Amino acid sequence: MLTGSLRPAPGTSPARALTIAGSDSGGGAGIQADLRTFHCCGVHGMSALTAVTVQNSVGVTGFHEVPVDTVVGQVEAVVTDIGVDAVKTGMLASAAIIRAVDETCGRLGIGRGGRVPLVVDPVAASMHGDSLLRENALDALRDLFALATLVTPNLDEVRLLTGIVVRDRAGLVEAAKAVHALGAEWVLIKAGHLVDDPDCVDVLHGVDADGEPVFVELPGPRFDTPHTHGGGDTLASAITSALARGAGVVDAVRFGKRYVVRAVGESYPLGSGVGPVTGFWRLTDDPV
Ligand SMILES: Nc1ncnc2c1ncn2[C@@H]1O[C@H](COP(=O)(O)OP(=O)(O)O)[C@@H](O)[C@H]1O
Ligand SMILES: Cc1ncc(COP(=O)(O)O)c(N)n1
Repeated sequence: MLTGSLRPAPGTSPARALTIAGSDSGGGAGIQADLRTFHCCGVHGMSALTAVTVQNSVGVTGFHEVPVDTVVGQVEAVVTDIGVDAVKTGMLASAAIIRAVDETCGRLGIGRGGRVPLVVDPVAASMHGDSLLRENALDALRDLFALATLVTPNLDEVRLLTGIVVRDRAGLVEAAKAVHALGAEWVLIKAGHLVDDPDCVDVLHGVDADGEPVFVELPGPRFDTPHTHGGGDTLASAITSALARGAGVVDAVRFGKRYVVRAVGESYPLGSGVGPVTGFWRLTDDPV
């Protein structure tokens, strides 16, 4: 469990989390969702921008990659001065950026074998189906899993990474095993796209200290709303926040699921397409 107040005591430094991800100009997903979630979870958020997308509520019409040196420079700048307690990756855009992030994180003690947990959200496309990853980048993304404390694919990403088409809950377990075999310590298969399942049961899979396989089902209600933009980013960022605050993976994922259920439950319409999930429910009505 996460214990204690989520709000750091005045004057004390909060836990620190870094997102390595793309910008969503519409503000629903990407780095904007990550920083918002870190803040709402009482964590100081930092960002290494990988790409600028041209995006709104109806789709992504293009993106521009940040030069590899600048991506690496951002990570090094914050880690060597401010320090970091957990790292999350989102849209990494190209094989060159993925390989550079892999090398940089490994060198700085981020990810498996290091001090700092690494959550890899293997973003390949937006929910509108627009690509956010160059075509030849899948091998690099799979290779990055070896460094990941946790990977969090949705069902489209499961199909891209493993070829498995998930149709039911049994398929989620099969997918979890197949993605785990790619090398991550833990895998969370997100069931948002399993629209016939009324309960949205995500499945977490890893191996315990005795080498025994662990499967944890994370049920949540399925809300009847189209407005789920940024749901995956928000879930992974909430998990990263909990890890930054010292939680173990299973507790961090349980926290993230509770957080995203509230965030989807109170999502709102925006523009003429798909609206975002939100952390507004964390706000109080205290007068300023
Ligand atoms: N309509 C919904 N109601 C409740 N939870 C949802 C809904 N859609 C997605 N979720 C949850 O939001 C999180 C993100 O899931 P998903 O939509 O599969 O990922 P992504 O945003 O990466 O495509 C998961 O925990 C999933 O179960
Ligand atoms: C920059 C960026 N990163 C991630 C997503 C995925 O979010 P979603 O699946 O809700 O479209 C996105 N649309 N844009």
